[in-house]
Amino acid sequence: MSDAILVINAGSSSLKFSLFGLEQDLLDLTLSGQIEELSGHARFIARDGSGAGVDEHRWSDSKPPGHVGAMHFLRDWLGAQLGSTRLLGVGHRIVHGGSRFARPMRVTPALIPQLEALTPLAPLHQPYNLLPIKAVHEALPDLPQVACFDTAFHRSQPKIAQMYALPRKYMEAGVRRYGFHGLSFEHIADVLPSYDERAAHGKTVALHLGNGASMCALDNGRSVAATTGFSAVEGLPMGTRSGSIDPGVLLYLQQQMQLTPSDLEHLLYKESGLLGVSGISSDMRVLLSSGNPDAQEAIELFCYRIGRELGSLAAALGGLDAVVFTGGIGEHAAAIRARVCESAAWLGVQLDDAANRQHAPRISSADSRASAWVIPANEEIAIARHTKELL
Ligand SMILES: Nc1ncnc2c1ncn2[C@@H]1O[C@H](COP(=O)(O)OP(=O)(O)O)[C@@H](O)[C@H]1O
Ligand SMILES: CC(=O)OP(=O)(O)O
Ligand SMILES: [Mg+2]
Repeated sequence: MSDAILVINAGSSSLKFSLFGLEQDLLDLTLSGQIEELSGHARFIARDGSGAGVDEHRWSDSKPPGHVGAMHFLRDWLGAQLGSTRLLGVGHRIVHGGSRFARPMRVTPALIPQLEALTPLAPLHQPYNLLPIKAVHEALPDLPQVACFDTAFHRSQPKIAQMYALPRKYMEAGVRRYGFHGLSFEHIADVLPSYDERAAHGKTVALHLGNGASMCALDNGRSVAATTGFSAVEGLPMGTRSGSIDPGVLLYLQQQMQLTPSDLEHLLYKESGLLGVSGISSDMRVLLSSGNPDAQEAIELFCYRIGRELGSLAAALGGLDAVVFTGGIGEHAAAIRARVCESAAWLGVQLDDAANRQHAPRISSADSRASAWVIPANEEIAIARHTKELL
C-alpha cells in the first residue's frame, strides 16, 4: 500500500487538486487535475505525474456543477482512483490567514470558525477555500487536514510595508496590507537557488501573472513588499479585478453614481481589469490574438502598471538583481515578458529575445546587469511540503 498527500486549491472559479505519493520522505506528483469555470462552461481534466491526460469530463452549459457539485464529482472520482493508496492528509490553500496565522495550521474543529471569520477580508476566495475543508472534515473526521495561507509568506515584511496611512485604530482592527499569492512566491524563493544564487540571496522581484496577478519584492528569499494589500484587489490590474484605484473614485461611484457596496464589489472583482478595459475577455490569450484596439490597450495598461510597480518594488529593495516571471501569463506569454523587460531596461534588465521566445529558464542576455527568469508556478508543492511537515 502506498502513502499519499492530497492538495486542494479551491479558487473562486476553479477547483484544482494534486496527489503526491510519499516514498522515503520524498514527494512525487502522481495525479493532478482541475475543474474550471465551475459556473459556466465547466470542464474537468486530469493528468498523471508526467502530464499525460488520464480523464476528462464536460458539463452542459445549462447545468454547471457549481462549487458543491464539483466537490462531489471530485470526491467520487478520486475515491475511484485511490485504490489501495492510503491518504495521510489533505493540504489546502487558504487565501486569507489574517494577522493571526503566519504559518500553516493543522485543521481542528476550533480553527474552522476562526477561518470563517476572515471571510469579509476575502469574500470571493475564503468561502470556497473552506468548503472542501468542511466537506472532508464531515466525511472523514479523522483524516488530518492542514490549512496553508497565501498571506503567511508576507508576514516577514517590515511593519511599515504593512501599514496604510489611516488612524491607528483601523490597523488595530485588521485594516492593513496582508499580501497574497504567498505560496507561489514561497515556491519561487525555495527553488531560486537552483537557478541563480545571486537572485536567491539578492534583491529579486517575482511576478505572479495569472488570472489573479501580483508582484513581490524578495530580499534574500524573504518578502519585504508586495503589490497586493488588504485585499486581493490592490496592485496590478488582473483578469477581472481593477487593481489599485484612487479611493476617491469609489466615493464618487457611491455618492454620485449611486453604486451600492455590492455593486462596487462586483465591479472591482468581476467586471474590471483586462475584461473591463478590453470589453472582450479576461483571458490574455484571447487579447493577444485580438486585433481590437481596446484589447491592445488593455494589454498596454497591464504592462504599464507592471513596469511602474517594478520601479516601486526595486525602490523598496534598494536595487534589483533579478526578476522572475511565473503564473499562466508569466510562464507562457513571451510578448508580455518582452514588454515588461523593455520597461525595466533602466533597472539593468536586458532581454535575450530567442531565449524569451523559447520560455527558457534564463531569458536575460549574458551581459544583462539584472537577470530575468521564467519559473513555473507550483503552489501545490509548497502546500504538500507544509502538510507533510505538519503531519
Ligand atoms: N500560452 C499562453 N499565452 C498567453 N497567456 C496565457 C497562455 N496560457 C495561459 N495564459 C493566461 O494565463 C492566465 C491564467 O493563468 P493561471 O495562472 O493559469 O490562472 P489561475 O490564477 O486561475 O491559476 C489567463 O489569462 C491565460 O490567458
Ligand atoms: C489571491 C488571488 O488573487 O488568488 P487567485 O490568483 O487564485 O485569484
Ligand atoms: Mg492562481
